[in-house]
Amino acid sequence: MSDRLVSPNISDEEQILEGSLRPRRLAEYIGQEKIKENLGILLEAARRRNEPVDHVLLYGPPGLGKTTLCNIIAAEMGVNLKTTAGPAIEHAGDLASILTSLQPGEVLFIDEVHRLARAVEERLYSAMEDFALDVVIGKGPSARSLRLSLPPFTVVGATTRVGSLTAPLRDRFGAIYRMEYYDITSLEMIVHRSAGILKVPADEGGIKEIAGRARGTPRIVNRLLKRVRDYAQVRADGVITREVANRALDALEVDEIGLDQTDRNMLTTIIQKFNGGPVGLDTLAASTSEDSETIEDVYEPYLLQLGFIARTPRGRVAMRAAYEHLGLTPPGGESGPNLWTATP
Ligand SMILES: Nc1ncnc2c1ncn2[C@@H]1O[C@H](COP(=O)(O)OP(=O)(O)OP(=O)(O)O)[C@@H](O)[C@H]1O
Repeated sequence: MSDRLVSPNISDEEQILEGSLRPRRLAEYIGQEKIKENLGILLEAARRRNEPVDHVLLYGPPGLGKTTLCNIIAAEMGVNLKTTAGPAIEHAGDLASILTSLQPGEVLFIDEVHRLARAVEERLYSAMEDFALDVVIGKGPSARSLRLSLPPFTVVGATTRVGSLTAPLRDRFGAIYRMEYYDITSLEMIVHRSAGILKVPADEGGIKEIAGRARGTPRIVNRLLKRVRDYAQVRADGVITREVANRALDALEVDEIGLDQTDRNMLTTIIQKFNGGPVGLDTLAASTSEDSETIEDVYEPYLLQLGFIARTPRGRVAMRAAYEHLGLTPPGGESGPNLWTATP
């Protein structure tokens, strides 16, 4: 749900505010060290050869900084960025008009690249590989195909579902980076940086408290910071201390590890209604009134990462850690073995 405080999805209002908090250069980008290093080399090599950067695929849960990284790629190369999304390119003709408007070296960002229509995707293959576009002119027996050459450019694709990408499309990306949830130290640095930009006084304890409840996600850390700032201004003296952050986040029902009412509801549903699972995704969606795609893309990745749930061939199961977090007795009692063995 988009109004959920710890949802990694973005609201319209946030889209406007996010611009100011977005790092502009690779050196300002916090965390994701492995990606930063590899991307740094990719960019530097392309600059030295005076060529566009190879196509880049970024994948991982929402809110981890894929769009930010794409902006950085264009900025570091000193080129323009054009942005679109898989579902926005409905026909091959739409793709043709985007590609023919690109200037040499420009970056084309395709968000939700796994949602490209098949016919569009097929046209994209030759465009990415040979910088050529096959267009069909006319209809019926007089139709003929024409190959247009395009200036070299870079596609940066982003997706939350790399498994839904077809193999031929995946193979067109020369660099594939998997975005990881951020560690606490990186999140603290992001809160510190954002608090500085927003001119919100925050001490170390306050910063730690916000970082610890942000589910490893920069978008959420920034959102929590803004809500805690409101609380500090209205209910305290404006300074974000550990105590103020604690009170604010408790009032917002975000618990100490960043779970909210929806997560807890999902876990208790698996545990209490389905005896700990396994429960199929669609059944879980129907029982929690959430959409199954949202469960899969938004809630589940973090719960899997925490080891609170596992995916088994027969459905989702609740793990011992989830029982313990909710104060419930796991199957087999306090010291019994975990009932389920996780399969990735
Ligand atoms: N490494 C980072 N350092 C500092 N801030 C970051 C970093 N990554 C992301 N952010 C902040 O988090 C916000 C969300 O990032 P971004 O929009 O790039 O995420 P995303 O992965 O593209 O999300 P979505 O896929 O949902 O669009 C940005 O506005 C930025 O302020």
